[in-house]
Amino acid sequence: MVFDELMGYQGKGLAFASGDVWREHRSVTLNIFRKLGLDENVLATRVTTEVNRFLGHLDKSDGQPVNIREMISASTSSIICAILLGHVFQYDDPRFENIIRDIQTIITKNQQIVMMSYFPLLKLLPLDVLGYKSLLQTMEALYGEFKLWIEESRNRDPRDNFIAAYLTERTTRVRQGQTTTLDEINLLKVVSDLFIAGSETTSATIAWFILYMLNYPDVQRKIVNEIDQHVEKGRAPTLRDKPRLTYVVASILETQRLSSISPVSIVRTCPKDVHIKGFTVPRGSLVVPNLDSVLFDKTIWGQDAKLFRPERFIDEQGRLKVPEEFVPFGIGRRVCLGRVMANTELFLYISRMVQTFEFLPPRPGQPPSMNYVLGLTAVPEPYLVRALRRNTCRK
Ligand code: HEM
Repeated sequence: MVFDELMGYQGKGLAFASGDVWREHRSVTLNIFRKLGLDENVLATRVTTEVNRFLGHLDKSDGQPVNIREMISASTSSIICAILLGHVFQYDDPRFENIIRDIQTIITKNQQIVMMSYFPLLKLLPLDVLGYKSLLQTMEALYGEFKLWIEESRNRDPRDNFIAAYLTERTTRVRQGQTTTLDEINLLKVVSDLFIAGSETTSATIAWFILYMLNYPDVQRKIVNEIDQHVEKGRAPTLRDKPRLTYVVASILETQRLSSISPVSIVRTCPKDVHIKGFTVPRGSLVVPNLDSVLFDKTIWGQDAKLFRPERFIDEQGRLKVPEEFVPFGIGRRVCLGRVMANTELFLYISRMVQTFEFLPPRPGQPPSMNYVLGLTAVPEPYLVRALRRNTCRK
């Protein structure tokens, strides 16, 4: 696959690996996440701290139009940086700014990558018309940074960050004479997989959410009412409030469904002949999981499947109802490894953002368009928004 080739170290790491390398890395990564407390509480504390910092920056815009996507992206990337490296960057640290810029180039400016995945010969076109070579350079710059992270994490406490924990786990396995695929090339690729998958996906979803709020002000009002009803003034929503904030959660699910940020997921290879509904998918075929076809299917979601309507996730008794066809994270053994992290981030950012600010278009009654850039993910085109602090005494 071209994207894996572009990333270098083909078949290594996690998201694009298979067989023993994938199995060992999926299980080691999940174990390290658990040891670092990322299955819930520690993660929630980290995210809450970062959300506070982000809101402080947003507040500085003083109700003037801002490009919120860039701010969100810096904020969510900072969380995954802290997990991988154990270091919290300032948003305006030039080193951090370079990383964010490179990641965004890889994610958004490479719509051609999708095309090249299907027609690999396109990458041989002269004069780098599709930008393949310049993307390779961006990727090299990123790996340069990730290599520094590995150096910086050597000999650090394994409880401090992901990279240190991985290096310790590798040493243990080697010392015990175990056969292992853990090595520094795989580590480099895993860091890159987690960083790319873990920063832009969540931030793109939050950017979509704000865009929907500008286009559907009634929904924004209902969300605020629900938060005000269930969360006392002066207190930020926490994960414990989630079961009571049904409409907030339904709006997040509807954002994920309708924005479908990963419309064709990750292209996989069929490991053996598979017979399904009278068809044979031969071993070695490329399989493109078209998540859009499920998330927009009118027979599942109704005739208004293309409309933003959070109520579709709420049953007659007012309880949350999530059909099994809700698959933004994929399904099966390769289902998104970061979905707990993503769900935690989405709830804590979104509930706190709407509790603290009213989001308005730059000009009254003229919401930005819902156009998007389709690269590796579907990300809204840059848009401006005004964030007005709500007229309450909340912190
Ligand atoms: C809203 C946010 C997110 C969405 C919509 C999303 C979606 C996806 C999808 C569709 C896949 C492919 C599943 C498949 O191949 O069938 C995937 C894989 C993956 N995601 Fe996410 N993701 C999100 C957030 C995250 C986060 C926060 C992380 C990490 C910290 C992450 C890490 C990964 C990894 C490592 C894989 C590859 C798993 C494997 O191949 O075993 N994702 N994600």
